[in-house]
Amino acid sequence: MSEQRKKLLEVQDLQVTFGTHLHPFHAVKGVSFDIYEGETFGLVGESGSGKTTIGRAIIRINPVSGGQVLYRGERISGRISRELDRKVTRQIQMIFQDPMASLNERAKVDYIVSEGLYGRHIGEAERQEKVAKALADVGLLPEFASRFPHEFSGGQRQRIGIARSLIMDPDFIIADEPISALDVSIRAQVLNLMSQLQKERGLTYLFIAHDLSVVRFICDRIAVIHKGRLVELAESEELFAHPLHPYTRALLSAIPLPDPIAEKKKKLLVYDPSIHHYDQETPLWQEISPGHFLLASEREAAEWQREPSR
Ligand SMILES: Nc1ncnc2c1ncn2[C@@H]1O[C@H](COP(=O)(O)OP(=O)(O)OP(=O)(O)O)[C@@H](O)[C@H]1O
Repeated sequence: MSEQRKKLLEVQDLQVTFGTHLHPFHAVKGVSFDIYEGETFGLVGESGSGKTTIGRAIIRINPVSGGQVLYRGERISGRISRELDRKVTRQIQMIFQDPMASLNERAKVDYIVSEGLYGRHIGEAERQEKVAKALADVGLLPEFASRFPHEFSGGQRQRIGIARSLIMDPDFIIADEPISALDVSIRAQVLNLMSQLQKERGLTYLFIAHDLSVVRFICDRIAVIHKGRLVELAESEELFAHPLHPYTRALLSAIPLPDPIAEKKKKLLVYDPSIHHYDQETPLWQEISPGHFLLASEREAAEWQREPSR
């Protein structure tokens, strides 16, 4: 299905290293994936696995140490022209995890939402019109423009964060754990809003989450990140039906089940990271079934080949 669509983003062998030359910390170790126009692509892994670093590298906040990122076929990582930088800054927007922390407390909503427009030679009337439209698009009243962030609930603040992205008229939004800081009762509202905006505007999402249950129903495909590496990539249904990597299985086993009896019966799978020494063995990236990719050590890969139906 996805293969017929146009590639919007190509992440090729992406590496991000922090620290010093003598004490480097490899946060992202050769991650590759494509995102197609109009899809919602999930990036899942536990805290510290490197998801945010990947998102920030795509949006050019984190420098890339190796590999490259292409957007609509053009390289956007490393040094790029000012014109391309302007285009990317507008077309790729990011929504952040904590709406309490990501909005400037001292600025009015009006300023927060339209900050990205400054320097664009837009008249005051047009700017106000765009702010009102962006607020309406996320279900907020135009008069909210003159208020401060502390006057709003968490869900409303996240809507303000989304309005700040929408005002730039983006094609691609990186949503970094957009609902994890919100009350469970309002998470669905924000997810519904994001789905509705996607339909109306043909948006493409990179949706970052540590919780697989969140991404299950909104993502077309899901990539699982473990210790800076992409270990499994598949369509959502396929990943949930046939998780192959032990780390993916461990993540799935941590999903709370709605039925308390089933919860009790559930055998908790404990992931043993000691069996995955990617740095010592050559990891192999294999397509196990159409569109379902797995990173395995040589030892594991040999086992897959012996048991292809697994
Ligand atoms: N600017 C930085 N300097 C040094 N180390 C960093 C920097 N940014 C991230 N890291 C480290 O890189 C690793 C990956 O962090 P990252 O925030 O990408 O993880 P994550 O999977 O998004 O987790 P979380 O859900 O907690 O944000 C962590 O060990 C983190 O401490």
